[in-house]
Amino acid sequence: MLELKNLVFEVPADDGGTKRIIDDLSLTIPDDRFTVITGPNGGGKSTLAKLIMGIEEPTSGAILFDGTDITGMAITDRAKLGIGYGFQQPARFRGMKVKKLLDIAAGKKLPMLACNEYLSKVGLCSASYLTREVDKSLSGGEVKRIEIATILARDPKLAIYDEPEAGIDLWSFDRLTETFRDIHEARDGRSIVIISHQERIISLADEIVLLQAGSVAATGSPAELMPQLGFAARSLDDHGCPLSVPTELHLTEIPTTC
Ligand SMILES: Nc1ncnc2c1ncn2[C@@H]1O[C@H](COP(=O)(O)OP(=O)(O)OP(=O)(O)O)[C@@H](O)[C@H]1O
Repeated sequence: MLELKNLVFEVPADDGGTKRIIDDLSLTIPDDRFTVITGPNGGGKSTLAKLIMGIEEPTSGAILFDGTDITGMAITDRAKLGIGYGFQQPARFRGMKVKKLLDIAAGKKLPMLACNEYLSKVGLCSASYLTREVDKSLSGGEVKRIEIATILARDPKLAIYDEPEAGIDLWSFDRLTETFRDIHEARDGRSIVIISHQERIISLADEIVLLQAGSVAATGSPAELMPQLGFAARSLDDHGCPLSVPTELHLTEIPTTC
């Protein structure tokens, strides 16, 4: 179980003061729970994920994982405890082959069959990618899907995915949604937190958390919250400029079939 207690994260502001990004946020994510965090751009979703992973340090408040206070713990130690994080914009590793990256994530040399399975879960063909380097030659959507495959291979107790849909084509997104649905249905005690703006991912949630201006504005099941989400998004606009419905997927890649 993950417990966030009165989390505050502030950064220096241009006027010499501070800007509060996460504002006294408390949230509990029980085991075996599929949580989707959604909300407007700049609401603090990625920052919250970085605080949980230890990439950023809270100004105040506490983070507990399975009862252990991990607030001051290093990223690697949090990873050892079983927290995995997929970045909104994943890193590339020049010189590192996809197969090696999957092995490192799993903590062992994976059989080819397992590699095929992890890559197929993100809509990639093993034969075309296992020997590729995770460098600039891969497209943004490919790197994103490879990173998701590494988290699947690591199989952490708590997996956090930051906008897994970003830059991913419609066909691969279908496969990814199926994968998340399978994880959801497996019900093996693991928790998954997905930061997403996509209706199809949001609809899979046990609980939706609407994050707005660094605070939890609402929580609820898809049935409770989804009808309000459009309304909630529009009410956030403070410039009198109506927010459009979130854009559908960007077709940045051709379909990948194997
Ligand atoms: N280190 C920092 N210094 C200054 N501002 C920051 C810093 N980190 C985050 N912010 C600001 O905090 C706000 C929240 O950023 P964050 O990336 O968490 O939003 P988000 O909800 O993930 O947005 P999106 O939906 O666009 O990904 C933004 O206005 C961002 O510019």
